Amino acid sequence: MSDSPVIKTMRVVPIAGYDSMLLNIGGAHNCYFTRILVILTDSAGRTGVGESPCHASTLALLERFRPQIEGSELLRLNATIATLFASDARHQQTAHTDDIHIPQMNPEKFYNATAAIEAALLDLLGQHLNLPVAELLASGKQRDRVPVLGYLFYIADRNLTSMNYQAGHAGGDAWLQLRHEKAMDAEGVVRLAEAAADRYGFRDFKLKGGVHHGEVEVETVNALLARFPQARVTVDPNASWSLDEAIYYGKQLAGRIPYLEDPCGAEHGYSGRETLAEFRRATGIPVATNMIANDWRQLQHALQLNAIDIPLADPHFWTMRNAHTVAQLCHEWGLTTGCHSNNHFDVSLAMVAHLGAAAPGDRLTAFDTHWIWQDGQQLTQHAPQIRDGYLELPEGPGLGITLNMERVEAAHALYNSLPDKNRNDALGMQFLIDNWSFNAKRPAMLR
Ligand SMILES: O=C([O-])[C@@H](O)[C@@H](O)[C@H](O)[C@@H](O)C(=O)[O-]
Ligand SMILES: [Mg+2]
Repeated sequence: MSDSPVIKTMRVVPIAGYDSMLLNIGGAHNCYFTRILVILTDSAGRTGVGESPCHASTLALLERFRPQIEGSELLRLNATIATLFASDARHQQTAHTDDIHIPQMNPEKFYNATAAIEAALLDLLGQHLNLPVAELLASGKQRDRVPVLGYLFYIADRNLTSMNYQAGHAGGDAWLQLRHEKAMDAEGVVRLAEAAADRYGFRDFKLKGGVHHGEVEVETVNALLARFPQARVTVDPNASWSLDEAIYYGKQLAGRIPYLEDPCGAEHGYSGRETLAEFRRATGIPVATNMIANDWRQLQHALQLNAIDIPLADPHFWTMRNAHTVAQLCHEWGLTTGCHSNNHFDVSLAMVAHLGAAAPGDRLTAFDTHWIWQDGQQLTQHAPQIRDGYLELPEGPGLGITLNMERVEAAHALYNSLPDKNRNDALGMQFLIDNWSFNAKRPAMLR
C-alpha cells in the first residue's frame, strides 16, 4: 500500500521503582510506585516507547489493543488511534453486558493505555521523519526547554514502618539525602525546597497539601515565600478544603500566589466545578485543576461555569496530542497551559518535555513533574535534564531517548516481585494512624 514502516511487535512492560513516604490526601506513597512501558518495534528496525500509570485494568486494555497495533502502518497513526477511540465508544455501550471477557471500561484507564501507545507511535514517527515529537504536534516546536516546578511534599517518617523505603546517600547532594527523610512541618519543607532549588534551579514550587490542617499548610506556603521571595509558590490540597475554608485561606494568600490548585470540590449537592467557580469569584485567585476537567466534556462544563484558569492537561490522562490541543485552546481562549504529574520514569519526562516544547504562546505555568523524587532511577541511556528550573528537550528525533534495557528488565523484575501492584496509599498511612481510611474531605493526618 504505502512505504510506511509497519509495527511489528508491541511489548507491554509493567515496571516498578522506589519512592519516598510522600503524603497526600490519599495517604502515604508506598515505597514502590508502578508504571507501564509500551515498547513498539517497526519493520525499519526502530524502537518507540511510551509510558503510563500502571493498573491491572490498563494492562488488560493494552492486551486488548494489541491486534489493532501490531501489523498497523506507522504513517496511519491517526487511523490507528481513532480505532482505539472507536473501541472505547463501543465498549461503553456494552459495559453492562455479562461478557466477562471484556474488561469494564474505565475512561481514565482507557486514556492511560491509549496515551502510552500514542507516545510510542509518535516516537517511531519522529524517528522515521528525523524530527522531534514536538515538531509533530500541531503547533510545532516552540521552545527548547520547559519551565517546571519543584513539587514539594510533607514526608512521613519511614522508620515508623516495616516497608522497604530507601535511605538517602549521606555526604552527597543534599536533595538526594533529604528526599528520604522526615519533613512534616514548614521548616522541613523549606529545607527540601532549598535542596531542590540548589540541584535543579527551581523558581516555582508547589506544595502537595491535603495532609495537615489548612492553617498549617498556609503557614508552610508563607515560610516558602519568606525564604524564596521571588519564587512562585502554590499549594494543592486536592479539594480537601470546604468552599468556605478555601475562600478563607485563599484571601490570606491572595496577591502572593500565582494560582491555587483544586482548593475545594463537590459539597452539599454542588459539583466541584460549581464550587471552584464560586471560589474564583470570591477571591479573584486563578484556579488550576487536575480533578474536574480531565476530558472534553468535563472541560466544557468547567469553562462554561468560568470555574478554572489552568487546565493541567496531563498527557497520560489525555494523550500527548489531545493535551497539545488543550494547550492550543488555552492559547486561543486566554487560559494558561499547565501539566499535572504523578510519580514517573524518564520516558514520561520526555513525553512532558515534548508536550511543553510544543505548547503555543507564552501563558505557560511551570509544569508539574514528580521526577525529582525518582531522579537516579532512569530507564534511558540519558534522562532528560532539569537545569535552572527548566526541563530541557532531549536532542534527537522522536522522543530523543534510548531505553537502557538492562534497567528496564530490572524495573520489570521489581514489579513482578511486588505483592501489591496497584497504587494504594492507605497501606503506608496505617503505620501512622491505626485503621486509617481515605476521606476526600479530611486532610490525611486529621483523624
Ligand atoms: O503524587 C501525589 O501524591 C499526588 O497527590 C498525585 O497523586 C496527584 O494526582 C497530583 O499530583 C495532583 O496534582 O493532584
Ligand atoms: Mg492536583
